Amino acid sequence: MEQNVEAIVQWLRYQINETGVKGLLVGVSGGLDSAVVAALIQRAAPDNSLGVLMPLKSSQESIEHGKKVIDSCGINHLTVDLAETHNVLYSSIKEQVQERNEFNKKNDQLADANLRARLRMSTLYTLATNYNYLVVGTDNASEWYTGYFTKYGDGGVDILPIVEFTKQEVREMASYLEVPEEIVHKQPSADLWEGQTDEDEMGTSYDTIDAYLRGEEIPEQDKKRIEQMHIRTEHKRRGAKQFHLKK
Ligand SMILES: Nc1ncnc2c1ncn2[C@@H]1O[C@H](COP(=O)(O)OP(=O)(O)OC[C@H]2O[C@@H]([n+]3cccc(C(=O)O)c3)[C@H](O)[C@@H]2O)[C@@H](O)[C@H]1O
Ligand SMILES: Nc1ncnc2c1ncn2[C@@H]1O[C@H](COP(=O)(O)OP(=O)(O)OP(=O)(O)O)[C@@H](O)[C@H]1O
Ligand SMILES: [Mg+2]
Repeated sequence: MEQNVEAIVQWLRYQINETGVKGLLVGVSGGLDSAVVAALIQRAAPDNSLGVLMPLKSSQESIEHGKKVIDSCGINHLTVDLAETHNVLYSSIKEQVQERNEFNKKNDQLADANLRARLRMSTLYTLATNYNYLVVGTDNASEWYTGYFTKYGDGGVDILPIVEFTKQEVREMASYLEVPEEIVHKQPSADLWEGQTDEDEMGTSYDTIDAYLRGEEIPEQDKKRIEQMHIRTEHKRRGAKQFHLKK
């Protein structure tokens, strides 16, 4: 793990130099992936890195874990509470579609959740502009392959330092980086609604996705599910489709 960590830290420094920015920032949720990325950017740019806590009706546990991540890696940080902003914006959008009798109740929770992720992205880019920093993403190989992220939400970032590493490898990196134990071992969650866990929503486990990515045999049903998620989310890993007539 030491070699991987060193290679990522060097790569992050290279990104700063190559792009001419001053530093790096990341949203810190209290989960594993952002804990690792926060520790990595703090190593790469100790005086020019920022962890951003963005609670949005978050559980007490997530808030406490977010603070623990900040304390354990010693990264400079600030907090932007998005609960009220989210409520005002989502209610006003919802009211309009309800008045038109066009409200899609089936997708209500998903629309609400994706708006949370996109408000966080907007907050991070506002801070990135202010500080002249890059927005660092937290997607790992398992999330990237399955497209388990919000397009232009938590997927809307400048650089992806841990995208080649499976969830298991990120966990090992976390232990090496001395991320607090309870964060290393807790259930991954997007925290977008009460009780949400990644594995329930995806219908398979990270261990199974990781095994698939290593080229190992996995049950046929999981294989089908992973491949279906991969194909359906191809558009998220590409840029916007462009119309070309002139060339
Ligand atoms: N074929 C296609 N070509 C081009 N664009 C296409 C498209 N199909 C849909 N789209 C567009 O993409 C949109 C759907 O994608 P998207 O908005 O991402 O939404 P979607 O994939 O439906 O939902 C995001 C998923 O990621 C999960 N998530 C989000 C955030 C964080 C985390 C976490 O782990 O922390 C997990 C969340 O729980 C949910 O399951 C559509 O509304 C449409 O605009
Ligand atoms: N409350 C929050 N405050 C700041 N950033 C957040 C918050 N919630 C989500 N994010 C950002 O969105 C990213 C995606 O969330 P995701 O759940 O995939 O990662 P994680 O919470 O770091 O790890 P895990 O997958 O183990 O829960 C986070 O890594 C973080 O950058
Ligand atoms: Mg999480």
